[in-house]
This record gives sequence, structure tokens and C-alpha cells, in this order.
Amino acid sequence: MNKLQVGIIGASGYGGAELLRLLLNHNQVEIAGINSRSYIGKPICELYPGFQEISDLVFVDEDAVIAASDLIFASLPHGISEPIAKKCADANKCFIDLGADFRLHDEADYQAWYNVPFKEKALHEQAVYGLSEIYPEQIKQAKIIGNPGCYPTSIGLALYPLMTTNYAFDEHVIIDAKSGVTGAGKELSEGSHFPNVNEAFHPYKVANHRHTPEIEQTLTEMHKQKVQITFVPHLLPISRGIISTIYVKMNEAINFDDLYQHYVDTYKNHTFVRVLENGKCANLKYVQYSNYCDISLHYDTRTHTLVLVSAIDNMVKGAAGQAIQNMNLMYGFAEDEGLKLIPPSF
Ligand SMILES: NC(=O)C1=CN([C@@H]2O[C@H](COP(=O)(O)OP(=O)(O)OC[C@H]3O[C@@H](n4cnc5c(N)ncnc54)[C@H](OP(=O)(O)O)[C@@H]3O)[C@@H](O)[C@H]2O)C=CC1
Ligand SMILES: CC(=O)N[C@@H](CCC(=O)OP(=O)(O)O)C(=O)O
Repeated sequence: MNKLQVGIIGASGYGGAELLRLLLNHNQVEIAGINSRSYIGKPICELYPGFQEISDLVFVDEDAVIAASDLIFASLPHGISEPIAKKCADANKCFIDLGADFRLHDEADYQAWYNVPFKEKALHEQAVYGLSEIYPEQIKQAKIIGNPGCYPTSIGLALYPLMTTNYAFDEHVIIDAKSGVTGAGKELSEGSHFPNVNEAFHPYKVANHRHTPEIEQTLTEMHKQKVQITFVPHLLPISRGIISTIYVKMNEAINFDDLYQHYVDTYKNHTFVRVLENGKCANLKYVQYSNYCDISLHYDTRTHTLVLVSAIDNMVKGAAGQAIQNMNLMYGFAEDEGLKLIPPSF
């Protein structure tokens, strides 16, 4: 059978290179082309030596990638993907955006947090938010996917079972999250410079991060009532991983065992979400390099506060892995094809 031809635009960046690493192990696809602006004509292994003797792909221009592919992934800074999505739509090709261009439904939110308007308004009406476990039916029908942000993935999956129960809780949720430095992409900056990150640990964009409206959009849709968050990300001095600690004040005492069981039941048929045994705590060590999201539940009986801890690899479940999971749903491949990645043990 002919394999699906896939292309990667922005393959010189971390998200694009991670897509390539995973797609090369996918049995149903062939890489039709990879693109970068800065490395046209150069082989991938010149930039990332790990691909030596594995891939001889050479960077080509964007139009060549689109022409050769049935499905195009883009992993670019926000604000650049919409015209590429338009070219793909005009050529009747599918498009998965790892950036933020197609995540927010409300243009006013996008304008407020990203300082640009929607460029291709009609495409936004077709685009589906690709949180794989929550919107599989819409994803199967989609031709344009806005792949969720890394923090919103860890938080949306952790809160979904609660948002769909009848437990009464304070709809102002506090979220304290930590990310490894690959979350900032490959561009060098003062903030990601080794001496500034090593042996350091600090919050950033306190209660003012661009993922705030995306998380609120998802939680409000799930809960069918407005949910607000105070979201504080932190920079961890490690390469990969996100851990989100989420505090929800319950309006009254709850039966924690029942809620825990509801989480287990919600995700029992979802390979990539692991609800940890009661009493265990999620740890990003055990999700790194994998597409798993580990969730642990804790309950402070004194203050009736539910504490959820959610861990993912930002580059895999938070970006390239979830994008491939969405492709698998769109094309009817096994959901875990290309994603059977076992996390490290130590
Ligand atoms: N890193 C992460 O954990 C996650 C990242 N994302 C999102 O994925 C997208 C890519 O992130 P990441 O891979 O980390 O970023 P990188 O900075 O590592 O890579 C960015 C890529 O975009 C290309 N690029 C940069 N500027 C332009 C431009 N003006 N026009 C065209 N191409 C350009 C670069 O290619 P070149 O300069 O070679 O042309 C490079 O390939 C972002 O939107 C990010 O928010 C999503 C989830 C998680
Ligand atoms: C550590 C770090 O800088 N993290 C990035 C995470 C966001 C990201 O990478 O992009 P997405 O919106 O596509 O998920 C940040 O805070 O902007």
C-alpha cells in the first residue's frame, strides 16, 4: 500500500526535528520533504548529527514540501502558519500546526495575546483544536488542526474528568507549572543561556502567559461554564518535561475515592494518559521522550482542595507526539503508531 507522504515545514527547529525523529519510525508514512529558510540545500545531519546514517533528507523550500506531501506539519513561530495553511487548503492537503495560529477560537483573544489579527478567517472556522483524547471525533474529520500548546495539554488532560462531573468547585483554578528549557525553542537568548538557567529556578510571565486564554477556552468548553485560571509557569534547569500542579478548591467535602475512580474510568481506554495509583505522584522523569501524560490526584481534606499533578514531555505529548497522534486519528492509523516510546527508568 502507498504510504502517506508527509512534509515538515520548520524542520530545523526543535519541534520540527522532533517530528522527524518520530516520523522516521512510523510504518504508515514516508517523509516527502523537510523545510527551513536558513538551511536550504543542507542535509539534516549537518544541523542535527543524530540523524547521521539514518536520514539523508536535505532541506528544501516550503512550496516543494507542500507539492510533495499529502499532509503538512508546520512548526514555526506563531503568526506564520496561516498563509501556509491556505496554500495547503487550496491544494486540498491536510495541515497540522504545532504553533499557536489555530488554537484560539476567538479572534479578539488572539489579537489581545498575540498582537495580530487572524489572517485567514475562513480557515479558522474549519480548524479543530487537537487535544487528542478529548476531541477525537472532530479530529478524525479535520483537515486543519491547531495542535495544543504544551502547558495547555498537560492542564487540559488533568482537569477534563473533573470538568465533566457534578462536583461543585470554585471556578477560579490556580495552576503552577514548570517547563524544561526546550520549551523556549532553539533560538539562543539571555533567558536560556546556560549560566542563567543552570542551578537557577524562577517563575516567568507570572499570571500573564499567552497560554492563559487557551487553557481557559478549553476548560470553559469542557465545563460548559466560564472557568478562570491564575497560571504561573516556571523555567526548570533541565532540557525536557513539563509538570503542572493544579489546585482546585472544592465547595464542600468530597468522596475522594469516587472522584479518583472517575479519573481511572475516564482514561481507561486511552493509551497515553496514565492515572497513577492512589498515593503516587507524577514525575516528569517517567514521561520524558514518551507520549504519555501521567496524572496523579491528591486531596487536602483540611481545606477541601483537590491537587492534580500532570507530567508530560513538552516536545512529545506537548508538541510532535500529539501532532502524530492527531495524524493517526485523521488517517485511521492505530493511535499509537510511531509513538510506542518507553520512558527512561532512571
Ligand atoms: N518547544 C516546545 O516545547 C513546543 C513548541 N511549540 C510551538 O512550535 C513552534 C515551533 O517551536 P520550536 O520548534 O520550539 O521553535 P524553534 O525556534 O526551535 O524553531 C522554529 C522554526 O521556525 C523557523 N522559523 C523561524 N522564524 C521564521 C520565519 N520568520 N519564517 C519562517 N520560518 C521561521 C526556523 O527555521 P529557520 O530559521 O531554519 O528557517 C525553525 O525551523 C512554535 O510555535 C512553538 O510555540 C509547541 C509546543 C511545544
Ligand atoms: C520554557 C518556555 O519558554 N516555554 C514556552 C512554552 C510555549 C511553547 O513552546 O510553545 P507553545 O505555545 O507552542 O506550546 C513559553 O513559555 O513560551
